[in-house]
Amino acid sequence: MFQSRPCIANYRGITGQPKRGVQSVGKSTQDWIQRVRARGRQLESLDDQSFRASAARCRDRIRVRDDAVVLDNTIESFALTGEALRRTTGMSYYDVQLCGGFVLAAGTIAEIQTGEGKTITTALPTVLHAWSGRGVHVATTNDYLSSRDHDELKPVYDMLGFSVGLLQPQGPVEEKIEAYACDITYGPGYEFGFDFLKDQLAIRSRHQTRLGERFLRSLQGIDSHEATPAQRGHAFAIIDEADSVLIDEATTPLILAGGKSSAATSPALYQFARRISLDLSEDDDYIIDPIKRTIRLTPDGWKRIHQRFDSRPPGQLARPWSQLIENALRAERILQCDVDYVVQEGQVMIVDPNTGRIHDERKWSSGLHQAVEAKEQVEMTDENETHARITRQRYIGFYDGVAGLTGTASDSESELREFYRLPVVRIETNKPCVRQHLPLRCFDSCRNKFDAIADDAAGRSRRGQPVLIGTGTIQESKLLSRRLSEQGISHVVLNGLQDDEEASIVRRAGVSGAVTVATNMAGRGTDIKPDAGALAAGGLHVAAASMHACQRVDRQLAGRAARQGDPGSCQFYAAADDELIQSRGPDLAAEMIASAGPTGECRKDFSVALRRIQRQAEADALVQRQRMVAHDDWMESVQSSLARRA
Ligand SMILES: Nc1ncnc2c1ncn2[C@@H]1O[C@H](COP(=O)(O)OP(=O)(O)OP(=O)(O)O)[C@@H](O)[C@H]1O
Repeated sequence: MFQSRPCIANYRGITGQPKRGVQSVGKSTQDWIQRVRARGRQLESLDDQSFRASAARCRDRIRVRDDAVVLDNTIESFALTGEALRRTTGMSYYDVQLCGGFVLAAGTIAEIQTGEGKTITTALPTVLHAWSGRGVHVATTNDYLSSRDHDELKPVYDMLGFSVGLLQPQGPVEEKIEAYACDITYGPGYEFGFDFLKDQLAIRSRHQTRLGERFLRSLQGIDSHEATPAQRGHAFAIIDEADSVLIDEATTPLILAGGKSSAATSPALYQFARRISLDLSEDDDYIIDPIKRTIRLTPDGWKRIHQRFDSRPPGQLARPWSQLIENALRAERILQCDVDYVVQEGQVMIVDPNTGRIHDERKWSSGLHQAVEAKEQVEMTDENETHARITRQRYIGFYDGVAGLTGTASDSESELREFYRLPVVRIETNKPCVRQHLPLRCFDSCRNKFDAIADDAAGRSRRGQPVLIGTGTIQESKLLSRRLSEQGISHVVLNGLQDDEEASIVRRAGVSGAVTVATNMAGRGTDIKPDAGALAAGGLHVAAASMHACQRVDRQLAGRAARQGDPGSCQFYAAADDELIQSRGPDLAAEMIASAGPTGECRKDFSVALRRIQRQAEADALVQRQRMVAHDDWMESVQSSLARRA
């Protein structure tokens, strides 16, 4: 798709051109590692002042815009980064981390298993590309991780003489400009995209302001940042949790909206639509597609809603009446509180299904958000006007170089190659992973499943083993928490609703005997360190309360246990009334009910059937992304042909 991006992945045989299949790093890297280590030993003997002077010399050599020169200084740069890491944190890079750094520097996706130390590995390519002075963007999947990684690595960058910025989501433009002016900028992936859109609007508004007016305003010092783009270019991006940022989040475009839309309708009309929708009946008047999560009116339903509308229209229509009704039905019948959204302080806030995070800045479009507000009887907000939109796939294409890391890339190898021209390279683990995967347990109902999870957690906790119970939704986390409380099991909940700080909950989750119930907020990127008592009791145990529609998300959750060669275990649970099974595998649900026993022991083919369901869901999501990208390409070509004609 992005033929224009120069591919620097062909560096010294470490990686090849983006070819099919997952590559592995071979023995050819050993020589490099020895050279980095030898240079590192020389640097180790320097005092801080001489060490900083070596870093400054490296900067002077590389401060050019030529990829070849940047890459020719890899050994020096990696040795400097390794030494800065040792001096500031006491850690030394493992050989496999240096390998990971090499393939990342060359512009690939490195598949580095969970818990292998991706955070510090990111510093290697970041520093190498930051020497050029063109700015490196380090993106991750949420603001907790970007702030954590920024704080952890800032001393390393400081020692090497780099400035580092952190993007505060929705922060003021002055702060954004400052953060982007730094050599290295950390932030959530979506924030970089939104800032790009805001910059485009700023540039557009500058073109629309007359030159004389602009000059006068600048003389008066008014709104000096009003039309100043925050980003200063797109030289190199390093994306942590790359499959989350580039695939899961990339199913919908980034949309910048604000102001009142011309299609906004009076609040009374949303309420009226809701009342009518409550009188309609499924199958006769509307049909629900549980897989696509859509609603379609039948001809009878269509007739009925128009009869009702003719009788008493409470306001002027700015969008089709049927759409208002479909939105009301979707809000009522499909979107669930504590699953798809939460209501906090009188506001409807969307929950990200992949990360479990609550986003107060996001809104559903085309009147759906208002339909949910009408359902929840909260104050109605205005529908917003769309100002700008971009797909992640297109935004990433603006970077001259891109690299990414994740523990779960190989499943998405073809998509990463097709949409982003990024090959996947698998890096070995430092120590063998000894995670124990316990057999799937299946139940006839969620109620029995929750009881079994609570019993198991209680037993493990008593033996001193910490347990992380991963839930698919906030609702599930609340139900499990209630069940644990009923059994007198002390536990902590992490689902975005609690007041406790996320970082401190994660810190306590590895204490011997601790029980933590968490949504996907803790399922990716979090580093739960088991203490000595916990390790002696078998390390962290992960109980996955239900399976996600995407297997990568499940693998990430399991990856919270048994990191860095530590002991640990995981077990998945399923129930016939789990939403994924209900919507996509009714036959499997029936078999589960028929064969479920009290211990949850189940037939081996149930795991295979569940994996098949996940594969179907993943294929559907891929089709959605392919359609979105094709539509985006089409819009782009229409716009450029209109621009050519104008
Ligand atoms: N070279 C090293 N020496 C000592 N400890 C290390 C080293 N590399 C990583 N670690 C430790 O390993 C733990 C896991 O690191 P980190 O969270 O970066 O892993 P990760 O690969 O990002 O995991 P995930 O895929 O779950 O995000 C951290 O506690 C980190 O301090």
